[in-house]
Amino acid sequence: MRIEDYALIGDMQSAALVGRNGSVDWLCLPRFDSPACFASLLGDERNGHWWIGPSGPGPRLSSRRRYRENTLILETEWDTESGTVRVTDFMPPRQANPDLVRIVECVAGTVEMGTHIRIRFDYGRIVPWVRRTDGLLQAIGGPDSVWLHSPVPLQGGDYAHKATFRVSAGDRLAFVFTWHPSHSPAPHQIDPEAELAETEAIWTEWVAQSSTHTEDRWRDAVTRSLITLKALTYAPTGGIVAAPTTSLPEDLGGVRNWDYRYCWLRDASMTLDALLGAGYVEEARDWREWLLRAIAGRPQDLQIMYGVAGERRLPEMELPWLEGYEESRPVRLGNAAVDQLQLDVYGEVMNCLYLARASGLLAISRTWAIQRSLMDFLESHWDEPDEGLWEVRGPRRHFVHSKVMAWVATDRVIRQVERFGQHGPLDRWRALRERIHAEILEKGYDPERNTFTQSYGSAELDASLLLIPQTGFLPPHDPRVTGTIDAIERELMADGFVLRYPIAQENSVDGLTGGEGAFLACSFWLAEARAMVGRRKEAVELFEKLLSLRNDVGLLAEEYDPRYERLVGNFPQAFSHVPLIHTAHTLTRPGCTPRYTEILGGEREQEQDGERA
Ligand SMILES: OC[C@H]1O[C@H](O[C@H]2O[C@H](CO)[C@@H](O)[C@H](O)[C@H]2O)[C@H](O)[C@@H](O)[C@@H]1O
Repeated sequence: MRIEDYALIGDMQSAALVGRNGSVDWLCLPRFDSPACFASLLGDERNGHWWIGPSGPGPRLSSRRRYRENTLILETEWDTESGTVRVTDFMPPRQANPDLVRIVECVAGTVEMGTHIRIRFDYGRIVPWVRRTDGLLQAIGGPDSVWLHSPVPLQGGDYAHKATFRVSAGDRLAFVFTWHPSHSPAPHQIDPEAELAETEAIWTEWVAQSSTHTEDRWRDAVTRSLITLKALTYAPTGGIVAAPTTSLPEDLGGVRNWDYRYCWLRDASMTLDALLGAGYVEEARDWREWLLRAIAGRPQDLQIMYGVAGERRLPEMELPWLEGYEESRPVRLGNAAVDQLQLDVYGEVMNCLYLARASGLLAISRTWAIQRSLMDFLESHWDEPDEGLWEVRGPRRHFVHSKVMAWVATDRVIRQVERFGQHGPLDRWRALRERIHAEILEKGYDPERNTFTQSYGSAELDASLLLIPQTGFLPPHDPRVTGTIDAIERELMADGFVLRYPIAQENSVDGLTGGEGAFLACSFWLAEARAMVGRRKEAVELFEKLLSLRNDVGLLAEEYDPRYERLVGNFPQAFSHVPLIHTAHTLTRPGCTPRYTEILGGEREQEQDGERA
């Protein structure tokens, strides 16, 4: 299956990927970052999967699929010679144990169906003991246990279970797969039809709260992105994962395979910025609570990422028994970026907390105390080299984006004092803000080429510089900003997409072998930057080109590889859906998001370069 052949279902504690062939090929339980019990995504069927689909002659891939409107409930349909069948897949937002529900429904005629389930705990490695208890199939291995309620008799063999069955118009058969700790008594059995109704109500009510202002033609894309971001939140703690997968490659067959099932302060802050722009303040409150718990302690111990409950140790390791997605090895767990210094996260966190406050989230004194101690740390470390937002594995540098975000951090705490009367060393912070600003203009800007550069003194460009107009560091129309946009368009684009940074043969920046696709966020940033400097027509063109890369159910991976015309990288990726939402808002009515009203000076008139596209 290609990455774009998958759809996401989830319960805001974990998520599954369902292929267009009806196979669940990825599912980690009980949390996003738990070991997978279906891991064929990163290997093959021997590593665990659960297929349901027509078994007779005819297409293996579905004829069509969609999410039920404004929900995360997936409906996959096959037209066969004898009839049409639908499989409805969902994970009910959790009460006790995680459940995966699959309802087979014959829409017309008669269809021969099949199912094949191979449960493998610990990312495809543990073959469980399986037994039948009270009409259920129970699989046990180590700490994990799953119970499967099957409405049709399953036959065991070759350490898997299968069945064939026939459905006729009007038939509905529900399969329920429930995880629970292996030491606990049997889990409570849910009523799948009642859970379906309840799950639908939860999602549609959540979507109804949105105050997003988007042109009609982009509304579905924005709504699907919002639902996807919400699905990546971890409900018990308020943490937000960057993506629900590990090791989907940025370079097919290559080594750029990372585990994204963690909470990056950068990705999470940006996600909340997007949710706040659509009126979702509750998620910001939950995340603020998560943040306060996760980073509690000494400011110098702040990490750039944590586990979903705030875990600090995320050691990177490899899973050699998995051959990797299309042989992209190694498959990694954990992420060594956890130990990096990335100064931009201070800016992203302060920006997010400021916007949340300005959006009506009440102040709590603990937050301001933490912000002040983070500022103490930043004041004495902002001028150090770091690994930057791209988490390079080469030597540290003075990345310009990191410095701009240190300016943002300082600017936002100053605003919090000025606007909300919070106490802080205003004069000292104002002087710091000036100093950072002046240094960036002196060392991070090349007057001859009229562009900001990737790092102090380098000739290279970097797509993160496209974020400058969104920060308030300089007005969007400043010639140094427009010059940077022009330079990136000239020098950092391939096949119509923006690259993160140049990847040369002898790559000294990121310290990795191989190339990568186009990191999608960067092209959205260009679309938004164009919109902000009044180049609306070109902004819309690029935005719609990016929208066309979404798969049939509206999802984006981290990157797109124009060589193969395929999505690559972890999937679906918050970092791609966030700028999709921002760009749609900016192109529609920027004045309605806190980012504009609070930072960029209220309702802004967008200059038009001709007709509305
Ligand atoms: O490019 C090398 C790095 O790639 C990953 O980082 C990227 O994903 C992060 C999560 O979305 C994002 O915050 C970061 O900006 C991206 O560069 C990976 O996690 C790193 O370990 C790796 O060095």
